Amino acid sequence: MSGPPTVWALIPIKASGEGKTRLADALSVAERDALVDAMARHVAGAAAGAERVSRIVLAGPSRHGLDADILRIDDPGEGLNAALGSALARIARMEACPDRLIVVAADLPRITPLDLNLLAEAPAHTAVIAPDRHGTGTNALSLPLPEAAGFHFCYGTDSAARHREEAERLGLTVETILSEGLEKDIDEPSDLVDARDVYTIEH
Ligand SMILES: Nc1nc2c(ncn2[C@@H]2O[C@H](COP(=O)(O)OP(=O)(O)OP(=O)(O)O)[C@@H](O)[C@H]2O)c(=O)[nH]1
Ligand SMILES: O=C(O)[C@H](O)COP(=O)(O)O
Repeated sequence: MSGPPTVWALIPIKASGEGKTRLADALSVAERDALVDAMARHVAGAAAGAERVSRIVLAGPSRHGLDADILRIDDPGEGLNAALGSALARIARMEACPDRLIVVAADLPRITPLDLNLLAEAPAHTAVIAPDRHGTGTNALSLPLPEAAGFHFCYGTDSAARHREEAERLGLTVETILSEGLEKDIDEPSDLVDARDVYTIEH
């Protein structure tokens, strides 16, 4: 018998200077960049602290100051769905391909290692969707491999429902996970209160 399933975390993140444009009315470009980097450090730190996650992979053009030993997969420059599709295809072809891939947004300042462990511990043949606070967007996805190697990412309007349909198309069981750490992404200025533990606004 082999050991427990191997699980990797894939964190998509836009290029430095390009993220969190919806916060432009509240934060300068430099402040947005500092926030993006602080949240990326927090999410990568939570993944590093999750005992069920054995490897962290970034999908995007910049490292955001994260450890040099984190694998980075480049971005074709055609948006989030294309970036994740290309990273998933690359990972699925690797000899060390994990049994499960958790795709987790880089803008979750309240995520904990426990959240990542729960996403990692999904039953076989099961996809897990972590919606945002509105119940419509997707903040994390846990996908079994190789069954979900051809998963088409559907970030955009109503992505939680669309990701459910896509997982069902692949014949997977679908579960939803709700937690404070997974729900609270930072999209709008009114969300910034949830980032206060990782980033201080000094004006
Ligand atoms: N690699 C990559 N990551 C992306 C891309 N678009 C979004 N992301 C990341 O996906 C996650 C969720 O995206 P959003 O919440 O829309 O964040 P954002 O694009 O920085 O915010 P806005 O500019 O306000 O839309 C964040 O971690 C983003 O950095 C993309 O085109 N390529
Ligand atoms: O599909 C989604 O969840 C969003 O379009 C991408 O994430 P956001 O809600 O953080 O922008």
